[in-house]
Amino acid sequence: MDSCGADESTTARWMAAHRGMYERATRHPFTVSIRDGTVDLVAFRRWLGQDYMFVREFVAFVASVLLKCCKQSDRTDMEIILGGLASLSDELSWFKKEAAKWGVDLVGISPLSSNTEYCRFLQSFDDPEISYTVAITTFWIIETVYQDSFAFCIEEGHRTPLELLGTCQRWGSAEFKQYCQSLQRIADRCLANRTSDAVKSAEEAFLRVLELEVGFWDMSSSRS
Ligand SMILES: Cc1ncc(CN)c(N)n1
Repeated sequence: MDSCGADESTTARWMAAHRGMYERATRHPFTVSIRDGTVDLVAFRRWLGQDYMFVREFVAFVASVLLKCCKQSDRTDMEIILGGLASLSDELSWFKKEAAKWGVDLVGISPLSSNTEYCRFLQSFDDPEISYTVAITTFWIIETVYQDSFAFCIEEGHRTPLELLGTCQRWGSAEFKQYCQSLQRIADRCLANRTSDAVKSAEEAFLRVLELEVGFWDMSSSRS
């Protein structure tokens, strides 16, 4: 129970239980350096190119979540996930525009090892044995790490360079936050109906995403 007497959701419990790991992913030195204006632009360019490749793989991952959802035939979930998938088209165009602005060659780059590892994890969701609950939980936390990380870069007191504000607003906006909250509600609803083993698998996926996100930021800032 929380302080209002309502049951705390599963995802809220995990956030509290794994606070340290969550903060390592969402207050990483790379994004904190964006917020305090000391970001190394070589690292930013590396992140931009690598994330473009990640998002291309993420499209297939979201499509796999959508497929699992359709098999369960929940119309409202389907519309939210489909909206997310559709918005990735805009996101890819945005990456191309930014890459041109920052002089990043998207054709000539190859994925670095942390990116490859993360993409392999995303590809593993093609397996029909992986449940919709695990998939939607994974989708929610992937989006939430970006939402929280970039929202912090535009919160009061930030010194984010002007030319990076658009990037931070892309994931740090109130609209993106609402979208993440919709995904969280779906995940919590699914988790509420599952056996403890199924919930444990979803929690493992949640923790794996946090680990992979830290690896992705480390890679961007050349810490790995
Ligand atoms: C590595 C990573 N994680 C999450 C997101 C948000 N879709 C992203 N673009 N890149």
